[in-house]
Order: sequence, then C-alpha cells, then structure tokens
Amino acid sequence: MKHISILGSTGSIGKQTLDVVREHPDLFRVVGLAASNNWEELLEQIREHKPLIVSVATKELADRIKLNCPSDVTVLYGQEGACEVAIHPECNFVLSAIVGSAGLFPTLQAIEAGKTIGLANKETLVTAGHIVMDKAKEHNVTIIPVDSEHSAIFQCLQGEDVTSVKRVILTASGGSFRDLSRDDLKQVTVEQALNHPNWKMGEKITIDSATMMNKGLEVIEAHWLFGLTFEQIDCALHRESIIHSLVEYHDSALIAQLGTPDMRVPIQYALTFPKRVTLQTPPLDFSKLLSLQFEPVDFERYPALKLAYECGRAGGTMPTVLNAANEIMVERFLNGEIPFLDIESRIEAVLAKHVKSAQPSLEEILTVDQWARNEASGV
Ligand SMILES: NC(=O)C1=CN([C@@H]2O[C@H](COP(=O)(O)OP(=O)(O)OC[C@H]3O[C@@H](n4cnc5c(N)ncnc54)[C@H](OP(=O)(O)O)[C@@H]3O)[C@@H](O)[C@H]2O)C=CC1
Ligand SMILES: CC(=O)[C@@H](O)[C@H](O)COP(=O)(O)O
Ligand SMILES: [Mn+2]
Repeated sequence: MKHISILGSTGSIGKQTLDVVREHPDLFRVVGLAASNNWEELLEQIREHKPLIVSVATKELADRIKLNCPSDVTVLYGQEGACEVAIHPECNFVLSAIVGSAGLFPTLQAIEAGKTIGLANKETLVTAGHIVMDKAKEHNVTIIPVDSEHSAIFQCLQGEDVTSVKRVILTASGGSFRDLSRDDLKQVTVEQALNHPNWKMGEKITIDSATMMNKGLEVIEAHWLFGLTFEQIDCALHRESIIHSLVEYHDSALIAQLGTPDMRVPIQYALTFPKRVTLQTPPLDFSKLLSLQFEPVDFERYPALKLAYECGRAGGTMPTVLNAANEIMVERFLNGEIPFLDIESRIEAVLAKHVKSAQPSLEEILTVDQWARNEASGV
C-alpha cells in the first residue's frame, strides 16, 4: 500500500493524482495534502480523502480550514507546514507537484526523511539539481519522474543500461503559438497563450510551453534525472503529443513510449512502479488514420530553449537564475504587465547581469534565486 502525501494537491497534477487514488482505494491512501490559497478545494479534498495532515499558505487560511474540518486533522501553514506534510511518519510516497521553486524545500525534506518521490515539480531540479540528486543518493531515495517526457524515458529505460544510451529525444508540442511567426507573437494575449493544443495544465507551465521554456526546463531536468550530457539530449517538434519521448541506443534502435495525452498515466506509473494496473483512459485507436509528425526545433523561433541549453551547459547558478527570472516574467505576463515576447528578452537581461558561482551550496542557491527574482521584478 502506498501512503501518499501530495504537495500541490489543488493543482492540475494534484487533482489528477487524486483521480488515480480514487480509482484504486485498495492500493493508495492519502496521508497528507499541501496547497497554497485554494482552501475551498482543499476542504473538499479533506472531506473525501480524510488525510491526517494538511497545509495551506497562511495562518488565516489554516484557521478557516480548521473551523470546517474534523478536529483530528492537523492543519498547518506556510513552507513549514508543507514540509511537515512531506515528512509525516505515516507517509511513504511524496508526489511533488507544487509549481515553481517553492517546491524545493518540501521535496528536499521528503528526501531527507527517506520518502520515495514522484517528481512533477521540474523547477526543483532546474534550480538545485546537484543538491537534490546528491541528497537522494545519500538517503538512498528513488525519484520517479512524473513529467510525461521523463516518465516516457524512464519507461523506455526499463531493463536497459543507461550506458547503452546514445541520446534521448524529448518531444515538444510547440505550444499554443506553434503556427505563429515571431512577428505574430507581438500581438498575442494571455487568453490565447493559455490555450494549449494538447494538454490541460496549470497556467505557469502552459505559458512555459508557449515560449518553449518548458522544453528547456525539461532538458535540464533530463540531465539530472538520467545523468546525461546536454549533447545527449535532443528535442523534436511533435504536434500530436502522442509519442511522449524516445531513447536512442548505441545500436541506433529507438524505443518510444506512446499514448493519448493524459497525465494520469505517468502519475499512476510513478505510484505503482514497477507494476502496471488498469486506468480508465481512452487508448490509441489504430483503426482510425493516425499520423505522427516530426519537425526539427528552430532555436531562432524558440530562443528560450536555446537559453536553457546555454544555462544548462554553463551549470552552477545559471539555471537557478534562468528558473527564477522565468517564474517572475511568466507571472508578470499573466498579470498583463509585460508583452509575451518580453518574457524571453527580460530573462536574458537578468542572466546577463549574473556572475556565476560554479558549485553553489543550498544557501547560495536561495540567495541567487532571491537576487534573480528582485532583478526580474525590476527590469
Ligand atoms: N499540469 C501538468 O500536466 C504538468 C505539470 N508539471 C509540473 O508539475 C508542477 C505543478 O504543475 P500544475 O499542477 O500544472 O500547476 P498548478 O498551477 O495547476 O498547481 C500548482 C499547485 O501548487 C500549489 N502551490 C503553489 N505554491 C505553493 C506553495 N508555496 N506551497 C504549497 N503549495 C503551493 C497550488 O496551490 P493553490 O491551488 O491552493 O494555490 C496548486 O496546488 C509544475 O512544476 C509543472 O511544471 C509537469 C508535467 C505536466
Ligand atoms: C504534460 C507535460 O509533461 C507537459 O510538460 C507537456 O510536455 C507540455 O507540452 P509541451 O511543452 O511539449 O508543449
Ligand atoms: Mn512535460
């Protein structure tokens, strides 16, 4: 039985994790739920899943929850609250799905407490990959990818040796503006940007997908998860999001993982690994015409992806700055403060001001993250 804490339970991944839990009450039990502001959704989740411990953003929200939920539920708040949810002694699996680098601390705490991690929160690995992976090694903790591309690679690697891998190919949908030129991008709105062609996801990742920063973050995520060099990580535009990624081996054989775009598949795989159990999702229908298209990714069209490769290769604190500046710029775009194309150009401006530290400690990463956020708010 998996005794699960979900960090980010009110989000897109969090709610789909609870869908999976609902389908298999014999396999999964919810121990803890951590959210931020959506206390009403959390309250419904508490009523249905009866966790032992929950957390929200503030004391005020925690008090509101306490007034409305059974008295035996521990209700906490803030980063400390999320960490307590992550390390609860009755939990043995943490689904890390807070958005952004706010997920870093609770995920690190879960690793230190020896919990198996299902990792959706890619920003954690982008901002502090070496710290997270070293800690997982130190505590003998397994990190199972939830991000669809990384889950695909993880599935394609089963029974294989990572030293046999020539390269991996991450597939990219191209996002909501894939049919627009850079010139067209000057006019786009927030509403248009939030209309992803294939996936229904949270706002931040949907904007990241439109700039293709999402693929850039995923390149860095793949580097840490699978120990691959950046030369071994390629991307290909694949409009259908049916092939979730591919692994090419030294003999040039390619192994791919396919399926309809449904995040419950990689979420459930992370939860049941190495087993597979049933899931109510429409399978691919081969009785109909099915076309799978591939195009090379144009780095001039998607400069955020180029920037992410550069920061990944540079290492040290560069990915930390990239991630923090991106989080702020996406927020500013969503608030209507800056136009779409400024997301990339302003991130570049912040990166240009940064003097890299090569092997940063966690403290240094937190300092640099805050510096980049301040800079990004001002440029
Ligand atoms: N959605 C998807 O299909 C995929 C997502 N991912 C990754 O998974 C992560 C989550 O994405 P997604 O579910 O789309 O995001 P959402 O915006 O839908 O959800 C984010 C969740 O994080 C919570 N949260 C935000 N800040 C904090 C905080 N400081 N402390 C505790 N909880 C917090 C939110 O709480 P509240 O709602 O209460 O404010 C919400 O539950 C991201 O890293 C994303 O890149 C990866 C692959 C696919
Ligand atoms: C579902 C998932 O894993 C997302 O990260 C998805 O990959 C976004 O799609 P694109 O970034 O390819 O548009
Ligand atoms: Mn993905």
